[in-house]
Amino acid sequence: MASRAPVLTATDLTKSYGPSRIVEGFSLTVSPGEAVALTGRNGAGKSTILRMLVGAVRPDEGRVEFEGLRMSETNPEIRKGMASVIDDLDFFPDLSVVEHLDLLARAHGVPDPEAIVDEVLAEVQLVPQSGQLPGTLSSGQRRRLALGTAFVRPRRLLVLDEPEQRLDVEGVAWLAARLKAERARGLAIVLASHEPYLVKEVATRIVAVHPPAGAEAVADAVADGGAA
Ligand SMILES: Nc1ncnc2c1ncn2[C@@H]1O[C@H](COP(=O)(O)OP(=O)(O)OP(=O)(O)O)[C@@H](O)[C@H]1O
Repeated sequence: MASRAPVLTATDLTKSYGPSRIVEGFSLTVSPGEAVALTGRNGAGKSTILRMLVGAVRPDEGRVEFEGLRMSETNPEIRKGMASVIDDLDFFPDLSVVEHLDLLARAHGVPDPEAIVDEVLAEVQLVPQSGQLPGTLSSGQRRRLALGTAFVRPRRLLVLDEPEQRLDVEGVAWLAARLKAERARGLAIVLASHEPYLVKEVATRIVAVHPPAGAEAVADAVADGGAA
């Protein structure tokens, strides 16, 4: 039976950009088999929280741990266990779709990279485009490739920022089923989403993210050119 020790623990995260407090006192614990959906309006701070969770943005205060290790996106132990799709990936312009997936699988030491790459390629419906370069893909196909990179590598935690973006209806249904299956086999998932269907299908817990009290007043003062 899977261990129930938390995979991810965030404690009292706080982040400001200039005078604007974006996140204040955010805490979260995610265990294997849990899927936490962050919801909230545009600019509420969801992406900023996800970037702090994966170590891409350093919190001003607070702490993030992955399986008890202090979060660092360069720690090889953490990179082995955490897959994230936060922004559109910076694809290599001269590597094809299949070469991207193959590179990721091999870099992470997957035992049978060819088999997993073929499987994921079919699942994200990019078999006909497998030889194309990223610049020639449609925007939805680029999104599918970005998601595919997370599924060809080992993972115990998946962190996804609006993974539904630019997917068609069938793509969102596939994504919901895939994430449910990931959760069922013990993965921990944190996602930010504006897609109610995805949240309903996948999330075991919903966390509504709000900007800190007073944040909008500061933003207004800055927009007016005034000092708070
Ligand atoms: N690097 C940055 N510098 C300055 N401000 C930033 C930076 N990154 C984010 N912000 C601001 O922080 C706030 C929260 O942004 P964030 O991207 O976290 O929101 P979000 O909840 O993910 O929004 P959306 O639903 O639109 O994706 C916004 O007001 C944004 O302008």
